[in-house]
Amino acid sequence: MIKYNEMEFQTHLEVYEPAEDTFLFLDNLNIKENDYVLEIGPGTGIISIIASKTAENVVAVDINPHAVECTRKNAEHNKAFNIGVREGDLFDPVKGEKFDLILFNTPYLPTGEDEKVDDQLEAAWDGGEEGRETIDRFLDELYDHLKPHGRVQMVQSSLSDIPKTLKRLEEMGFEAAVTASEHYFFEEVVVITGTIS
Ligand SMILES: C[S@@+](CC[C@H](N)C(=O)[O-])C[C@H]1O[C@@H](n2cnc3c(N)ncnc32)[C@H](O)[C@@H]1O
Repeated sequence: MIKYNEMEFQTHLEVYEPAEDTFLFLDNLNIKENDYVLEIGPGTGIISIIASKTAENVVAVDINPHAVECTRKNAEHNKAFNIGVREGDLFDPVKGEKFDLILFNTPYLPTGEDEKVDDQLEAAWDGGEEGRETIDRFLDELYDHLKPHGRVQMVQSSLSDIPKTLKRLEEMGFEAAVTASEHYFFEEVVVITGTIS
């Protein structure tokens, strides 16, 4: 169990426990009152639940069934009744839907075949050989799930090529920038914010 802003969140051995990147993201969220928000990868649900206190509605999608369960329980415990939690890969469970804001603290660590572990928790950090496997699949589908002038906020690390993400967003028509960053041990972790211009 962890506490944040007088709220309590249950954790689970196979669900990403809120860490420095989570708190950097939480400190730099830009949620507006009427936003219809999608969070990919809620883990314990902490970001979706905090976002739901400002936003109109939140949909949270995780590929890890334990994270789905954890997010549901934590949403109920914190009386966040405007969150819908769905299980699946990236945008699969929200086909055809468009959002004002999409959030994702991505699995951004370069991970070789010999570093893989057989556990649901792996989806939290395993970014494939270059750390970009999920980031690039997310960017491929992002634009089609945003309303006009929609926004994205995502977290990644200097280990998984931040300039490439910015370039891809700009090529799609976003104004994008690093809006927060923090140095941890061997990497820079950043929040990237983009708006369709
Ligand atoms: C770094 S954790 C972030 C968890 C939480 N948002 C936080 O900040 O504490 C990444 C989350 O994304 C989920 N995830 C990874 N790949 C995914 C995918 N393809 N589709 C949906 N969720 C995914 C993981 O299961 C994990 O819960």
